[in-house]
Order: sequence, then structure tokens, then C-alpha cells
Amino acid sequence: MRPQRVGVVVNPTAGAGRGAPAGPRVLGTLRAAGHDVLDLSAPTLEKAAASARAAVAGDHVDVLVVVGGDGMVHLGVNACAATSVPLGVVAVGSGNDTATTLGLPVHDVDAALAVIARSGERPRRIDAAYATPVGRWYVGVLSAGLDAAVSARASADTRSKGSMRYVRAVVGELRRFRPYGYRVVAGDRVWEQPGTLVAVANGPVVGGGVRIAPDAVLDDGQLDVVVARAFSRVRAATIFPGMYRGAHLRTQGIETFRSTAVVLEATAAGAAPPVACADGEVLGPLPLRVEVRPGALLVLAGP
Ligand SMILES: Nc1ncnc2c1ncn2[C@@H]1O[C@H](COP(=O)(O)OP(=O)(O)OP(=O)(O)O)[C@@H](O)[C@H]1O
Repeated sequence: MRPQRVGVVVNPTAGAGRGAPAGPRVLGTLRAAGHDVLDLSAPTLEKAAASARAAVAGDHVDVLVVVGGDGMVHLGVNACAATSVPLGVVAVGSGNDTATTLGLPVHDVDAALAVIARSGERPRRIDAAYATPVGRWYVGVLSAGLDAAVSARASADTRSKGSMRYVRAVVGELRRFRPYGYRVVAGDRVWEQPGTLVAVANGPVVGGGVRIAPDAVLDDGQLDVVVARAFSRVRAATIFPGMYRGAHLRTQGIETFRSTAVVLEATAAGAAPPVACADGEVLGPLPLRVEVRPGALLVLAGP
């Protein structure tokens, strides 16, 4: 990559603190390569997102590099989508689902920087999904089902550590689970019933390796919608492990369909669906409309 203006956003808390040492290494390596590096990091996610967006929108950077997990990719997507500024990813998070899907190095700062340097002149164009009325982009998966409730509970749990936090969240949400009332409209297809899960996938993976939409492709101009009917708590718990391999799609009552736009609504036929999250970050409550914007994002991910 020829010397240019590179904006960098570091999440020092990513990957249980992996982001902290990765930050100075990324900044130092890029500066040593002759780039004009602008550190856009901030003490909070909101401030970092605002400074990244302002730098891209104000034409202060030619490239944006995020250092962290899927949440930082989400931040980068929301700054770079529908612009000509490509996004580079140094994946040091806990899940790194988007980096994995893009075939990027994970937990290897030097290898990630090498990919960024190599792809600088030839970024890859991928689709991004745009959700309204929240006005947010995402690249991975939007979830508005039991998995979203679990991840919201896990993020709110500040007492438990590491994977214990996730285990507690699964147990807690399964205990209180009652099927949610959904109406999903995708093209001329309407799916309306009490259900366990609704996901709108641009990429295939969510939640640190769960292959929720194994056939989703980042640059096919389509969204893969995955819906699951109302399952009992026990049945939901037995289906879950197979989701890491995508085996859930063989389960009766779980369907998938493709569309370029999807509307998700809550109905009174079940409990209120959880607040939706996308790329692992909270997005907002239903109703939501999601539309794929083909080729809206440039990523430094090699050819
Ligand atoms: N200074 C900061 N800048 C950005 N995000 C921050 C900051 N401090 C804390 N965070 C939190 O970090 C979260 C994003 O974490 P990120 O996704 O980068 O890493 P991770 O959670 O370890 O990885 P993954 O999402 O891949 O599992 C945000 O939701 C935000 O709340």
C-alpha cells in the first residue's frame, strides 16, 4: 500500500484486553511504513464511532483500520459503507466472525497488517445490509431471537468472567424463554407465527462461530433469512450445539429463504421479541426493515 492517510480506531478492551497491546503496534507499524496515521480511538464506543465517521465523511483519511472484534468491524462498516474509503481489520476480539468469514488473520497483528498492506491497492467489494429506522449498517448477521437475548444478557453481566458469562446467559434466557411473536416479510414471502429465532444474514457466522446461515455469501447481493418456529426450551437447547456446524437447517420447523429486503415485526401471538443486534452490537427493537446494498463496502481483504 503506497503511503497515505490512515485512520486507526483501537478498542483496548477487545478480546479480553488483547486490543490494548495491539493498538500501539498497529499505529507504530503503519507510521514506520510511511503512512500519515490519525489515531481516532476514544474512551467509549460512541465517541470512537463518531470520530471515525467524521474522519471518513470529512475526507481526512484514505483508509480506515479497526483494531478489535466484530463490534469494531461494525463501527468501521458504519463509517465506510457507501463511501470510497476501504476498511482494514486487525482482528483481536473474542469472536471475530466477520474477519473469519473474510479469511483474515485472527489474533496475529503482523499478519493482519501484511494483508492490509497487500490489499491496499486492490480492495475487495462486498455487500452491506442497511437497517431502518435505526439507520445502521452491518455486514454479518442481524439477530432478533433467542440468541440476541442471550448475547444482550451476557453483555449486561459484569459479574461473571469469560465463557462463564455466556453459559450463565444461556441458562438464564432459556429459563425465561417463551416463543416470540413474529411477522417476517421477505419479497412475496410472509412468515407469521410464534417463533424461537429470526436472523437476517449477510455473512454466515454469528456469536463466535455459530454458522447460523451457512450458505450466506458476502457478495451475492442477497440476504439469507433464517427463521425457527416455536420450540420448547429443551428442544431449543438440543438444537443449539448443531448450529456451530449449520446442522440446524435440517431440523423441521427451521426454514431459510433469500431476499434483497426483509421487514421484521413483532405480533401479539407471542412474547415481545428481544431487541435486535447486528454484528454482535445492539441495534434496536422491532419493527425493522433491512435491505442489502450490493457492493456498498470496500474491505482490505485481498482478492
Ligand atoms: N474505547 C472503546 N472503543 C470501542 N469499544 C469499546 C471501548 N471500550 C469498551 N468498548 C466496548 O467494546 C465492545 C466491542 O468489542 P469488540 O467487538 O471490539 O471486541 P470483542 O467483544 O472482544 O470481540 P467480538 O465482538 O468479536 O466477540 C463495544 O460494544 C463497546 O461497548
